Amino acid sequence: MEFATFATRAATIDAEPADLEIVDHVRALLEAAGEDLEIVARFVQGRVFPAWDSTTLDIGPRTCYEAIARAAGTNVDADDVEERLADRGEIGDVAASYDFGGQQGLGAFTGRGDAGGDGNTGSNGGELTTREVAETLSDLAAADGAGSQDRKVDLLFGLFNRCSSVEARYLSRLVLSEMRIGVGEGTVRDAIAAAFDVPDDRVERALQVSNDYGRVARVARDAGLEGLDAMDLEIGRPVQAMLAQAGTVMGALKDWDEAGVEWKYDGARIQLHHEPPSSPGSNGAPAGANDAATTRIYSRNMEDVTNALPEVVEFAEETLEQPAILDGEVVAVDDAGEPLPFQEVLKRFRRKHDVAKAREEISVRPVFFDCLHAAGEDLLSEPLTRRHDRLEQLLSADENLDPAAVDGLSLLWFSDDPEAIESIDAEALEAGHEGIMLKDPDSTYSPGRRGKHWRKRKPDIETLDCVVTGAEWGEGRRATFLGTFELSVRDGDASEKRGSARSTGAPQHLETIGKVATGITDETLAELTALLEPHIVAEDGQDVDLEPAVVFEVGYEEIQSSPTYSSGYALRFPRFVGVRHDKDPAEADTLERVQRLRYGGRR
Ligand SMILES: Nc1ncnc2c1ncn2[C@@H]1O[C@H](COP(=O)(O)OP(=O)(O)OP(=O)(O)O)[C@@H](O)[C@H]1O
Repeated sequence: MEFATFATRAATIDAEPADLEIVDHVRALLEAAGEDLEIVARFVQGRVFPAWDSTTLDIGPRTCYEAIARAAGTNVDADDVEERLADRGEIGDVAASYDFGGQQGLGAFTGRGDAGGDGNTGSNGGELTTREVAETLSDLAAADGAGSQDRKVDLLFGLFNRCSSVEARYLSRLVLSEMRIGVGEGTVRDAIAAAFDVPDDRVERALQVSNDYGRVARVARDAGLEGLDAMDLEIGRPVQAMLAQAGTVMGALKDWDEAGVEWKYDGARIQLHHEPPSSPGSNGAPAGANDAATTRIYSRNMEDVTNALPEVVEFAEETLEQPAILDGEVVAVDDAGEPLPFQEVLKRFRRKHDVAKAREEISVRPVFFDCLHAAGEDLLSEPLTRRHDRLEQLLSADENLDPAAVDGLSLLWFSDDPEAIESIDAEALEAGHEGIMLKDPDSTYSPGRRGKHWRKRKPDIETLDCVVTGAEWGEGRRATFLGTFELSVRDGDASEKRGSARSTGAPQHLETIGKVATGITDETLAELTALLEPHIVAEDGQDVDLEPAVVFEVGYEEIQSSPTYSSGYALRFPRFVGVRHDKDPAEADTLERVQRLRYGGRR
């Protein structure tokens, strides 16, 4: 397809506000693309390479300005281009404002590296095609090492020098990843379905497994529905990660019979693609086809991060005996294997140099929570429960092994009981993780989707200031700390209530509303113990009564009616936020506020 045809249609789409019309224009473009269909399906989205391919052009804006300036004439330089950009605000507009094509004598490149050839360098070099643009941009992406920046400018210049105004507009936007003509992934999906008469849900599935709009368009055209349905995941081609929405335990339990609950690891997302050395029967490969294991690791944006994470490669090589695509998190750990904060994993994650040295300083380990492909079988449309079973089988050679002992496996619990989920949350925090994830056990894996099937439990927005009226001495290494703090709120009219907090001599009546034990580090526990110990008025075994003196700010997920506490209410998932040193108990929150929060919306 001539690049001018593409650019003219792109301009029409750019000016079109109606979504349906845009789909129709993209359909027409795909139908007319001929041999260049794959390229056109990518270009129209502003992509040069397939979505799974992390190759980048690696062109800074300045390189592009220089190429534009050179094609625009001897009296234009990159600064002029930049000035026009400041004026016009958009690179396409700037590129379209120059008159290109008069620089035959200056450049010896057509963009395909045929320097010194037939002198085909100017606008007289014939019509530019989308294929020529794609191939030149691939050469440009491959340019590496000394002199590569000059080579990139040369190649780009060769292209701009053959551009009309409308071509220059869309070439510059393509090169700088600023296409922005309103064509999203859904538009291309619908256009492929309309152009080649295939159902859009099947196009969608093919897109999910291949992550390649160009290829899906070609298969839809050349092999129809059958071809699309035959497209599968491929080891070495990352798919988009399934994402989570913010949610609550109570919300999840309303929507699902029971919730899948996992620890939320505080690391970086990884997708592991592993192919063991081939043996007869593995993935249908003939013996000896692949003598060494192949392991690739991709980040959430499908960047290849394999070289930065040798521990993960070693883990895969030692553990996996079947071809697999696994979804998980890589976490930084200390010498005892305890998780370190997220910032630490970042020091390792995209590192390109001195990996061995960085590894000596910070270790990482993978934890996998999902399985997209196992031993030749794609699992995207299987329920979470089955995918997790397959994951466990892949990671554990011994099926009788307790899942908790399986290295690299994220445990998945199922529960419809908020108390049980609360204790998983407490354990997760205690073990140094971020909290919990809630997952619909029946849900399929939807690449790139931020649906309701995965929910990340977010810290609470609403907080209450509660008086600390009791506590318990801890156990084991925490025996010298007070923990599990009893919380109370003020009640202005205690005579009507059923009882009162254990504390007496309070400035006001206090009613218990819950206990908080989670979200508190050892360091903070030591500080809190020092703060509260002088206020102990009675002790009974591990339990202590405290005179009302200290106010905690506490987050929670929900307020519930409950017979357990004297206020008649309980906080679900209470979390310690901090000490309100600026408040004394007489200024703590009241039962009336609790009732308003419970019944009258959050105020
Ligand atoms: N058990 C788990 N299941 C799924 N994701 C997990 C799990 N543990 C940790 N995660 C991480 O949690 C991320 C989602 O939550 P979070 O909000 O913290 O991520 P984010 O990148 O900050 O935000 P967002 O995904 O909303 O852009 C996942 O992408 C994954 O990296």
